[in-house]
Amino acid sequence: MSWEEMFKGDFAAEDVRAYGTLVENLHAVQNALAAMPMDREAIDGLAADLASWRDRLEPAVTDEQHQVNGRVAELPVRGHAMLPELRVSSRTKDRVEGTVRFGRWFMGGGMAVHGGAVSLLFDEVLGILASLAAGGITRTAYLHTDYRALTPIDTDLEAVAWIDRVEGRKWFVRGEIRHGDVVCAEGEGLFLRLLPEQGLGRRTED
Ligand SMILES: CCCCCCCC(=O)SCCNC(=O)CCNC(=O)[C@H](O)C(C)(C)COP(=O)(O)OP(=O)(O)OC[C@H]1O[C@@H](n2cnc3c(N)ncnc32)[C@H](O)[C@@H]1OP(=O)(O)O
Repeated sequence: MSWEEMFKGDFAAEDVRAYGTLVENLHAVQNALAAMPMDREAIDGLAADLASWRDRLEPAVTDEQHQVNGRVAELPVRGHAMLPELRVSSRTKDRVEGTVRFGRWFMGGGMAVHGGAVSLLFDEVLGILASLAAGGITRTAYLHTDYRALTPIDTDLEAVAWIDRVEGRKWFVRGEIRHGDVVCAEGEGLFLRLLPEQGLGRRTED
């Protein structure tokens, strides 16, 4: 199964672009919000604006097969608004490489990325490779992260993933997040190629 077959939501190109702009603006808002000082007037105004967003969005909620978020193969991280924007520069069945810049939204402290967000990025980049290598959707069985140095926000980082070994349906994948010559974190994960009855949108107990 190709990447496009796995994730293509079959949206018109101009709608894809528009959704990309929406996610971009959302991320900018998140970063600015995470960096705002205590300003009661701004807080009250923003809270009212966000309440109107809720009123607009909640009546239109749809099911997983029809949502846009995470289903736009043409956008970075499939347009998944929860994820840091990993820009994949090279994608083969053996190796995935890309750059990522975590904004202030992802800061844990000390102007460094929250450890959970580092693992989140590993789940994505290792998962991309596992799915490409397995030729179908995979699911994370475990994910191990070693934090070697603080991962800085607001700067371009390199993310790489490669296949360690394969045993039947089990894909053992490794990766690194680097800032220049510094290895900030190492990741290792086991991804299981899903059986037909475990397909997208199905829980294991279904
Ligand atoms: C492109 C998109 C990238 C996005 C990537 C993001 C991916 C995700 O985040 S997925 C969400 C997070 N993951 C989950 O919620 C998974 C929850 N768990 C499950 O669904 C199941 O336990 C699942 C699918 C992992 C394995 O279940 P199942 O397919 O029934 O496999 P099962 O028969 O138990 O085990 C198969 C083999 O894997 C091994 N295995 C399974 N889980 C583990 C584990 N945690 N550790 C070590 N080995 C394991 C088993 O020992 C067995 O090995 P062997 O064949 O050698 O005896």
